[in-house]
Amino acid sequence: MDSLDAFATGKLEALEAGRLRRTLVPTERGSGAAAARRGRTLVSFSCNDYLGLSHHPRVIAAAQAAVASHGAGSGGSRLVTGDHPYLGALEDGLARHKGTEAALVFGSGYLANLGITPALAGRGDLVLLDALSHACMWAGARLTGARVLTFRHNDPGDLAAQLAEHRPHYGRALVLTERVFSMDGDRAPLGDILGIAETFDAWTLVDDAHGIGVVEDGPRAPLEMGTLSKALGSYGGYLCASRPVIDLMTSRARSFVYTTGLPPASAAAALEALTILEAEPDRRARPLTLARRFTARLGLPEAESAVVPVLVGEAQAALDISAALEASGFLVVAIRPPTVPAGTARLRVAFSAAHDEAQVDALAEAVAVLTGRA
Ligand SMILES: Cc1ncc(COP(=O)(O)O)c(C=O)c1O
Repeated sequence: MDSLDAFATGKLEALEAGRLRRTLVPTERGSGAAAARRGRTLVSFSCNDYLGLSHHPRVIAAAQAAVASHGAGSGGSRLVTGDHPYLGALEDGLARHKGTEAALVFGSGYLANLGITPALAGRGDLVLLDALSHACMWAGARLTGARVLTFRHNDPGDLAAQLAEHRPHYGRALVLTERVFSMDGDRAPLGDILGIAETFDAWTLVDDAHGIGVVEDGPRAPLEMGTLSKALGSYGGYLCASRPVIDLMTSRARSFVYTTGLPPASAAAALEALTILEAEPDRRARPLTLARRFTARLGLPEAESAVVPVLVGEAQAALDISAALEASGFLVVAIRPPTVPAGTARLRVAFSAAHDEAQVDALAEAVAVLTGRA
C-alpha cells in the first residue's frame, strides 16, 4: 500500500473506532415528505425543504422552462459570461424580501460564507463567532488571517465582555451568528447582539440559512446571508446588504469571483419559490406549528424553529435510534461530532409544511418509545 492509501486507511480506521465514519446512502426524494432509500419509502424528517417547495409544481415548471431555454449550466463565472438575467432578478427579489438595498447570489451558502468574511476582515482585525456557528462560518473566519475568537452560545453578555477586552486592539471587527442554529434549532438574541456590536463598531453577519421563510425576520443585521437550498427549495447562496457592500463583494469575494455562476434554472426555481413563500403565510407558519406539536407531545422545550434536536449523547446510541426509526418508516438522520460537540450526538428532526399532523404524531410516539420517554 502506498503512503497516500496508508494515510487514508489509518484515518478511516480511527473514524470507524469512534463511530464517526461517514458513508453515503443513495436517497430519492419524492413529493410530500417521502424519501426512498434501501428499497423502502420513508417519511423524511431530515430534509431542509421546510416549505415543501423543491417539489412545488410551479417551482419545477420554472426550472424546466429555464433549462429548456437557457441550458443546464451557466457556462462561466458571473463576471465573465455567467450572469444570466435570472440571477439579477433573484437578487432584486431577495433584497426586496429582506429590505436591503442590494443582494448578491453565490454558488452556495457555504461559498457565500467563505467569501464574505475574508472580503471584510484581514490581518490586524477581529472576528468573534458564536461558539456553535456553522462549519462554513468558521471556514470563512479562518481564511481572513484575523484574530478569531468565540463568544458563548447565544450569550450577549459574553459577547460584550469579549468586545470590551479585545476590540481596542484590532482595526475592524466582525460578529458572526445565526438567526436559527442549524443543529439546535434555537434562535440568536439578535436585538441584543446587534446593539452590542454596534456599540463597539463591530459589523454583524447573520446566517439566515434556517430562518428565511420559517421564522419572522426580526431585527435586521447589516450583513444577512443565507441559502437558496432550504426553505427556497433550490440551490445557491446569497448576501443581502447595502449597495456599497454588495459592490465590494462583487469585486473582492473570492468565492464569488473565481467560480462558475449558478445555473439559470436554480435561480429561476428560487425566484418562483420566493414568490410562493411571500404569497402564502399559512405555508410559512406550518413547520413551526408542527415542530411545536412534536415538542409538546414529547415534553421537550418548545420549538423555536423548524429544527428540533433530540439529544442522545453517544454517537452509537444516536445511530441505533436512527436505525430503529428507519425500521418503523421514518428517516431521521443521527448527527454526530464533529458536526456537534462531543457527547451531544442527537437526532435532528426537521419539520416541513409537507408533513401532516398524523405523521408528526406517529414520529413523536416512536421517538418517545425509543428514548425512554413513553
Ligand atoms: C447555518 C448554515 N449556513 C450555511 C449552510 C450552507 O448552505 P449551502 O447548503 O447552501 O452551502 C448551511 C447548511 O447547508 C447551514 O446550516
